[in-house]
Amino acid sequence: MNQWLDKKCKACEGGVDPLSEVVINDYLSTIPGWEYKDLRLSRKFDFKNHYQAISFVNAVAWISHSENHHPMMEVGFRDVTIYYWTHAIDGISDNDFICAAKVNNLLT
Ligand SMILES: C[C@H](O)[C@H](O)[C@H]1CNC2=NC(N)=NC(=O)C2=N1
Repeated sequence: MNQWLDKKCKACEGGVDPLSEVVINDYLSTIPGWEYKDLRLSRKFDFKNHYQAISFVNAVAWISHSENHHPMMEVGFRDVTIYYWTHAIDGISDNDFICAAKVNNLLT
């Protein structure tokens, strides 16, 4: 069982340190397909058609609603790129890994 899937995001009002790059890079193996670039966790997802891409966006929106933690999403013709970072600390927190793992879990 992935270490993040049974966790819930914690409300983040700032005042905590972002994860260090060492920890982020260590944790990356727990969210296959994701990368850490430009201070964001990101992954591009490709689909058969636009309808499937939008359905995926809606599934991610449900995770955002459930966790009160929101990504930026770029939607193309048949692809969606998701970016997570914790706005309140302008960096990466466990919340970002929890949501990235739950997004990956949509595809299993
Ligand atoms: C109080 C609650 O934690 C904030 O409103 C949430 C909402 N969604 C959020 N999403 C992201 N990505 N970062 C945040 O800091 C954040 N804060």
